[in-house]
Amino acid sequence: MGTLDDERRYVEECRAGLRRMVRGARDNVIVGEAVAGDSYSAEQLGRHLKSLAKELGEEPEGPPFFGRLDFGPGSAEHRGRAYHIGRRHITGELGGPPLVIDWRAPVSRAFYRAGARDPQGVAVRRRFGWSGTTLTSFEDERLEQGEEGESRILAAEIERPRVGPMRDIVATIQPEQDDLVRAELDTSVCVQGGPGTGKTAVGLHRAAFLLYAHRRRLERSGVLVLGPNRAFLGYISAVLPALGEVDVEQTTLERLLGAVPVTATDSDEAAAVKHDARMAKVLRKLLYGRISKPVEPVVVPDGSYRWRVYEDELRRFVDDTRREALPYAVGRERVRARVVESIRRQAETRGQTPNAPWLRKIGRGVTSSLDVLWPAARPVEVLYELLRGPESGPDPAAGVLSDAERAAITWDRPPRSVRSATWSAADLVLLDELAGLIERPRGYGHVIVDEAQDLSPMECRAVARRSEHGSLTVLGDLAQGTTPWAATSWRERMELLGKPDARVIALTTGFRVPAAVVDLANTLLAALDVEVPATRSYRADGRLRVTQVAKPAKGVVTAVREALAFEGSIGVIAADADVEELASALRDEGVDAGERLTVLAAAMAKGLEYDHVIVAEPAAIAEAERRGLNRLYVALTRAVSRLDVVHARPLPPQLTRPR
Ligand SMILES: Nc1ncnc2c1ncn2[C@@H]1O[C@H](COP(=O)(O)OP(=O)(O)OP(=O)(O)O)[C@@H](O)[C@H]1O
Repeated sequence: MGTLDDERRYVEECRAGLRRMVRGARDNVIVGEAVAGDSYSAEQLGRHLKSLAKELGEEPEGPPFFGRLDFGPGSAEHRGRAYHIGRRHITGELGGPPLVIDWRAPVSRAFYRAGARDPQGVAVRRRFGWSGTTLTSFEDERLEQGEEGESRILAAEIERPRVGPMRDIVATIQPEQDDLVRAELDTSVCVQGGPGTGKTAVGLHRAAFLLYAHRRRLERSGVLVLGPNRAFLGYISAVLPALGEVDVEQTTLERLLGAVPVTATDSDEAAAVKHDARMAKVLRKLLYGRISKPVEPVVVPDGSYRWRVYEDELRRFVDDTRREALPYAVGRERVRARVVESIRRQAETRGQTPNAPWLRKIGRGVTSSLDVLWPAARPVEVLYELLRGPESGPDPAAGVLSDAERAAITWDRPPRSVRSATWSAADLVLLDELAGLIERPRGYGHVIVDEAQDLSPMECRAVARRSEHGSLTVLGDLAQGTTPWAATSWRERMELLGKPDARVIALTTGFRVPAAVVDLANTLLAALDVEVPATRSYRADGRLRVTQVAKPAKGVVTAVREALAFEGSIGVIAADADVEELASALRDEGVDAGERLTVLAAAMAKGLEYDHVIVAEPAAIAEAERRGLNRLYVALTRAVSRLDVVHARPLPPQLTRPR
């Protein structure tokens, strides 16, 4: 087994191993550039080797491992062997066994899953404690002897004060989280997780796991992580690089769909209609309404001759193509191809032998007729037609939207042309729906959507288009839904997301919020009108304090001053309208907390966490919007160690102090 000194010597061996890997990778870059057969493969190889060298070179001097497994007689495969488990694989001396095994490798699984009841061949599981880059301690569990205990190292990691961006949790992934992280690539899952149960952490580790287990496939098709806003993306941005994964696209849906700049805003009514699933039907009718019944032959001049394809045949071509349900633009080309084919047959009957250039010329000659039969379409032009309101012909919204809904989405003062039109965030989603009808968008091998409860039905469709041939990890909490169209059932959302059969799994152990704080937040659940299991906190530490004051700003200043006595980050969360006043009160009082302190609107708090949270005037947060109580639930569950609720007005009646 090995003493602390033995393990420390092993740390040095690992560091030497890492240095060897960096040197090797750098040499390979130089050699690789010289040996590649042609410039294309030189570039490919060079890029691969360079990124490997860079990745290794940038490897933080952090702990090379966090755990160790010693297998006993119960393991047929690994009996008598010991493995150190770390964030990345470290190779040993030439021909020797690896020094450290990647946490994602199959053998590492036992580190997370083995227990006294099911030791999985593990005689001893060792967890290491680090202080910075120094190995300070370890704890052993003799699983085969039925010994499994509360781990101090694990508890310390979970209760550690938070500063800066999110960190990875590889050392302490819990069995029910590991299940989700290692779910097979073809499996789509939906995770209903209460606040702080590790949904986001699970999603990011799943991305890293899938890239390890299916690197080749996913390097081609890509992995996409969608988060709710920039602040959230900033918060999670360090996790995947720390796990050695830099090629994952992390963005917001708005940026992903960003076909046009968003410069307009919608009324609440208009936004609600535009995000409704029925819009898919309206847009389809609108787009396909452009196709017209052939009323004259297609005529293609060819020298002095004119080729003709008559209405009956054209009608058949259009009808057959529509039945094939191809993307609109592909359909247009299919009709063109059918017309050209008809002319080719006519030419052959006349004894000609059509060649490729001739066929291309005929194809071009068909364009003007095609522009009438099956006109080309750009999403902005099509949406412009809809929002301008019906000018002639049937309204595609008729029979789908009510008159009031139709009126809500029609521009009061239509812009003169498409070019002068301005677009709203909801329009982006509609433009994307149209773009998806016209041409299939780029798909991903795996898409991870965080805070998915807030997606509208139309946004779900946008995600579904991108994961049609891949799989999905959907993360969310129905109780934290704050958009007007937030989900109230996962089944319905998973259908809209194109994966109706995905398993819905609940995570209920909270790793962020201390029990006293969770208990307070849980009292709101009954008023939120969703069925979700209550969160149970893993943490018995932490502090909740509710203080009534005469003036909230003063109360907040006092609370911040007190919070500064502790270590860790401080977040003051208030109704959007109160943020400015609180920030200036803190400035005026000379409270200088530097980067430790953030004053933020409740609307921006989703997904974030601070060591010490001060929620100012809950009643104002609850009143500010339709789903204000859900917003308050989010605000109350951001605290890692301490929550101060500071109020002048009575607390919302739905929030009751637990006994
Ligand atoms: N197994 C674990 N070991 C250590 N820390 C963990 C573990 N699981 C989660 N955490 C920590 O708990 C905190 C909450 O995790 P995370 O943000 O992923 O939760 P969430 O379910 O997305 O929360 P919310 O819905 O409230 O945004 C993070 O600091 C995370 O690192």
